Amino acid sequence: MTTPALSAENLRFSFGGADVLQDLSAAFSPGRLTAVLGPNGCGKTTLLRCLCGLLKPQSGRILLDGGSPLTALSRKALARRISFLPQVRAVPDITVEALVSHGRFPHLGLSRRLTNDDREIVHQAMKQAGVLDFAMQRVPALSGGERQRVYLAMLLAQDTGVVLLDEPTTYLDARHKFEVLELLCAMRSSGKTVIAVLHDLPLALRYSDEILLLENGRPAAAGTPDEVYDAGAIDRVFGISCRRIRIDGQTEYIERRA
Ligand SMILES: Nc1ncnc2c1ncn2[C@@H]1O[C@H](COP(=O)(O)OP(=O)(O)OP(=O)(O)O)[C@@H](O)[C@H]1O
Repeated sequence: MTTPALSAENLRFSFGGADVLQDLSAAFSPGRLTAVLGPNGCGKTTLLRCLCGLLKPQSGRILLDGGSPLTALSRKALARRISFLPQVRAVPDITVEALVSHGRFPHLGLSRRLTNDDREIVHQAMKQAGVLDFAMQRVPALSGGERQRVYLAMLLAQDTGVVLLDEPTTYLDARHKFEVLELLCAMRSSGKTVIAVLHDLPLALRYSDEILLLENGRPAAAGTPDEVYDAGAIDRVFGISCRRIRIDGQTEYIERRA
């Protein structure tokens, strides 16, 4: 069995005494795209923030490569291993290229200067995320969707083995949603461990390798999209009627009111 790149063991997290995550265990393997799903307020963002070290669980532990606890790493060392795209982000008044370059900061030496290799990585990241055309524009001047892709480019430039994304398709139009999911698939195909909170169920079930379905801070189901769907967990947890269909030789999912 592959050693998970990231694993959570018996996590408990509470805000001011109210448990948000309860005895939560999960393992995330390299080369897999996991969608974290669940109703509003079930603890998805809190889990991601624990997984990247921004929040410290009251009990349980998080391990990298099945061995070193997250807490043993410095902030900079952690940023070389795990990147995180939060749901709410600052909008600094700098150019797109400058923002994407921030992704390289954890990798810079004492001089804090970008090398030619760093610049090439930044260029490739902007190309892959489709933001090269506005590289010299200032971030506040972009639309929500354009900005979203710029943050994805920054994540690509950070080039970590584990990539966490909180609702990366927010603000995106239909075509760009597909493109972002395809970008995440390309990241996992290159061996990265990609974990994304997604609210778009059809998109999540269609593109992910694994689903972690949360309910009230605990896993309600985990497995491949087929396994989670076949167990009826999606319908039960969301109170909807999700259907798997075949269109043009491809498995797709549609969500309907129960
Ligand atoms: N800083 C905070 N202080 C107190 N309670 C919080 C804080 N952040 C989140 N919570 C609570 O923790 C619970 C889980 O929140 P979280 O943001 O993890 O849920 P979520 O599943 O990501 O929700 P959504 O789908 O709406 O984004 C919610 O009840 C929320 O009100």
